[in-house]
Amino acid sequence: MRVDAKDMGTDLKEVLITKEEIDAKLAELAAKIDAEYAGKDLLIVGVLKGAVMVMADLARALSTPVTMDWMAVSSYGAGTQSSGVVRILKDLDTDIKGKHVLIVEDIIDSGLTLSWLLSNLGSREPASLKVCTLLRKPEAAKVAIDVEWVGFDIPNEFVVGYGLDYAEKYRNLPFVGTLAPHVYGG
Ligand SMILES: O=P(O)(O)OC[C@H]1O[C@H](OP(=O)(O)OP(=O)(O)O)[C@H](O)[C@@H]1O
Ligand code: HPA
Repeated sequence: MRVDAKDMGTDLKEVLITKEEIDAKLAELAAKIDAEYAGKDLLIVGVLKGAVMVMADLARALSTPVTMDWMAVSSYGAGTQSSGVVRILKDLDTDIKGKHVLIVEDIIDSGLTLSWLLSNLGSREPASLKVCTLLRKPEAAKVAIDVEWVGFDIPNEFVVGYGLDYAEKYRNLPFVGTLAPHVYGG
């Protein structure tokens, strides 16, 4: 059954990216990542909580055997604007020194979270450190970041679903949608 914006009552403005489009894009990205890491040990690091869905689906689309670890950081709290202050809520369980590490993100918005993560994880001397993100908002960038694998560049609107929340809600939607402004007082 296809879920669409109408099923969410009036909370959603529109469906931006369907589950089918996400699946196809992750298969495409996985093939490129497989090619890049052929014959290497790869650790994929999911950034909680938003990247849970991307990690689960990307990991299953990969042929490369991977190990998985998680880091929890937060910079948004309950609002729609990054505070710019990144807090570690949970650090990695593993030492990444000498390992090939791929950070998996749901979204790069201002870029502040990823920029901070790259410098934090980079200082731990991994063999390589690259990034895969499902979504990116080019118009919202506050810092320039080199990202190897990007699923979709999207407009500068607050989005929810497929792991992304507004005040912890909507993460379990199977698609990415835009939120109606009345929900967040816009
Ligand atoms: O590019 P930025 O402007 O820094 O935004 C991107 C970050 O914001 C979200 O995390 P959030 O802090 O909302 O935590 P969550 O994943 O637990 O929802 C998202 O998962 C990214 O990590
Ligand atoms: O557009 C967004 N939606 C949900 N969480 C986010 N974190 C950064 N940008 C967003």
